[in-house]
Amino acid sequence: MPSSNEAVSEDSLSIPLIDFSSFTTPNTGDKSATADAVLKGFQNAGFIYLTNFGIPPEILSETFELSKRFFERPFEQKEALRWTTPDANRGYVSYGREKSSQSLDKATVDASRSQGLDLKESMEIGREDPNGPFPNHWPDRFDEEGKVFKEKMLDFFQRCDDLHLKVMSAIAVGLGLGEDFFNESCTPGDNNLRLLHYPPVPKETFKSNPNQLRLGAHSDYGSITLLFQDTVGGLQVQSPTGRFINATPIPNTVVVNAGDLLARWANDKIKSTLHRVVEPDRSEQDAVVLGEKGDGGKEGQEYYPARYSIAHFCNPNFDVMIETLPGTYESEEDKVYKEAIRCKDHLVQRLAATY
Ligand SMILES: O=C(O)CCC(=O)C(=O)O
Ligand SMILES: [Fe+2]
Repeated sequence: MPSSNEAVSEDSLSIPLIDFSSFTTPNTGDKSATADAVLKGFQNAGFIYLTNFGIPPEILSETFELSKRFFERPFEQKEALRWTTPDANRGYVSYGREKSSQSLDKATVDASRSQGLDLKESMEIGREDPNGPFPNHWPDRFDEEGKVFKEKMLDFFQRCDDLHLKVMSAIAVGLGLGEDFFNESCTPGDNNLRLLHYPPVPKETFKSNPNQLRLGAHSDYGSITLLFQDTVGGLQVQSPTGRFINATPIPNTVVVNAGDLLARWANDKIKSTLHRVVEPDRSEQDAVVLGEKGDGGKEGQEYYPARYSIAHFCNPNFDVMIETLPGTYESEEDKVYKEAIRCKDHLVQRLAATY
């Protein structure tokens, strides 16, 4: 059973639940104690849950509602906004287009598609730069609601960017590097807001194919990911022994996990942990019978309910060279990665394999 300052505790996986107010509200709490807890969480589990993270609950519910309504748009509209290339990484991604994987080899990833496609659609929003080479694909051209979507998503994006800097600041304090250490490399930051919709799935789909997942096991690519989940459940995090453990939704928290680039930056002293999404845990949420509610399901068939989540993938600026952080090694021999890598080269390599 998790304790009051643990969100998850099972099979040697302990994910801390941390009150983040010392970083979000002036003159509240002890920053250095918070920073230690944040760093320890990333070093041990690669995942933490934060409360009091500075984004009001009404903003979050509004963003979830806009996301839901976006996915309800006709397919032709969504396709008109479609994702194009890993370089751009913006736009609508239809069912089955992305296959989450750890492999960097496109052929291996494509072969794994036959085991079951990811059961999700998503909308990717990048840093707003309308005159740059990769403008966002906004639905504002369709109607008034599309204009509101754009305005509110840009506001939410900014709030997430602010939280990114605060979490990086906590990591820096934890490592003894000073609060502002990451400010320059992570401002403005080439971050990516992803709205996710996992549609209702017949129970039978998971029963008849044990390899079927809502989202395949993967680690994230960048510095950190801010993950907001609804109450449905299904997110699982791999424990040190290799089992996937439920990362149960806790109201008014954000799940934050470290990505591969941060792990590399921190000389692998921080973990970028595998995670995936499956059907909701049966003990937490029974399957519901849909089909009678006019939602397009087959009459009388049992479905797991739809799930919505929002991920803000944070990165340093694309042109930052990632070199082992001071304080994570003593001599040159301790460096796991001898060569620096440009942030963008690392990210595009990962994206190119999975789409
Ligand atoms: O939907 C979720 O809870 C997880 C999403 C995720 O891990 C991802 O998009 O990288
Ligand atoms: Fe992820």
